[in-house]
Amino acid sequence: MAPPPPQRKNPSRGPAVTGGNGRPPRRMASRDAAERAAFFARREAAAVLRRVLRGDATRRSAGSIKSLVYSPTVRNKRATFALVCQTLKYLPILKEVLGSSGVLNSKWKKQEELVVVTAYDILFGQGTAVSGSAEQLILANKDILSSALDRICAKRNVSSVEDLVGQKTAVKPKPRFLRVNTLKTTAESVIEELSKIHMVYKDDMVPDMLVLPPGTDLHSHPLVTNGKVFLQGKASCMVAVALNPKPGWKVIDACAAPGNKTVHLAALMNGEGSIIACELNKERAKTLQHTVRRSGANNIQTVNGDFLDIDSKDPSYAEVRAILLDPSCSGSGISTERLDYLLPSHSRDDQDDASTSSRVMKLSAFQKKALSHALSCKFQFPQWRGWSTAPARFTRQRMRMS
Ligand SMILES: C[S@@+](CC[C@H](N)C(=O)[O-])C[C@H]1O[C@@H](n2cnc3c(N)ncnc32)[C@H](O)[C@@H]1O
Repeated sequence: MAPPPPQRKNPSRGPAVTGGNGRPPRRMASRDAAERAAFFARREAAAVLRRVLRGDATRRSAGSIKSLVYSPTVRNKRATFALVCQTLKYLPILKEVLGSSGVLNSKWKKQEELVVVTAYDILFGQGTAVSGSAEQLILANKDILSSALDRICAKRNVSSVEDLVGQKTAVKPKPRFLRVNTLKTTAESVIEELSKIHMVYKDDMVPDMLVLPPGTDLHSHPLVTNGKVFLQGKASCMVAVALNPKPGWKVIDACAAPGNKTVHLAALMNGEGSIIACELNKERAKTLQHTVRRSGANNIQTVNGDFLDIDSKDPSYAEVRAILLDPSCSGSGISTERLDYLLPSHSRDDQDDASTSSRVMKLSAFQKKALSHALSCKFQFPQWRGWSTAPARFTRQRMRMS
């Protein structure tokens, strides 16, 4: 998205009312840095929210909230993440307020996510926006929306909006885990750097994993942006460790994007040997490539294709010694970490409805297919092993094959 154009010379023509289409407004009344940042964050948040809600409604998730926000295309990650989470938290009440006040007319219905994010920001958040057409819409209707909100609170017999949304936020905070990328640095040097401002200690189970207090935000820290550390959860880090690949091995990462386990394998292999990282989805394959570049590993070949099409008799796979298989899953076992509890489907009483079951059945069928394909791969190398993670809806399984 291009930045807003330079400040106009004659501000007396009144405030600009464009920007609802995702483009910056032509005439902004005020363009200080904070407002520009907020303007863009609302649009980036709206785009993420659209994908999250569509994925939730169709049960075809394009990725977790975090992975969508922290994809390379989102610039203001911190503000966008906060806006998406907060808007989701307030979503039912925002929809009710916008619906009952008639603000969400047919014109704005097409940009519902932007209206909802903007309404959150102006009614409940930090938003002091004056530019952008969605902002103008909410500001012009602020009194009507506030009255609608008061009526809803009165009807539900609560004194504040917080009482209406409070239940959803009761989640125990988790520590911030990170993995040191030993291709670029050492755990000791990262500890030295981070301990200047954070409490940090080594995990007692996973090598090169560090633990920081819950809520520590390192997303834009230079250690993260330059690939010296990866913000990777503890369970995710256990997989490559369990596979235990040796330097010089040839390994397949069957379902690789966003690539956290791929680059972990590369670090454990000391950058020696080779990894074939296979990813079916074109967009996610780009994210995988970005992760690989950030890691500094030069022994990873990324392949945008179907793991099921890999023919183990092909000579290029002859020396494969291990397969890491981490197929798409329902996320049911990791919903809190994935922030799925914020999604509309989580609060509906439909966790076991037909569409959920059918989605889980499809995922389960793919997991079985992928696992049997991995097991059927008869590489020339006499000994090989693989690690498969296959979380199912009701039983989260981790299967070790040997
Ligand atoms: C759970 S994610 C993998 C996470 C990854 N291992 C990591 O730690 O960063 C599963 C990935 O498998 C991909 N995928 C699904 N079916 C596939 C197939 N048939 N071949 C290759 N990749 C596939 C999905 O697009 C998704 O990116």
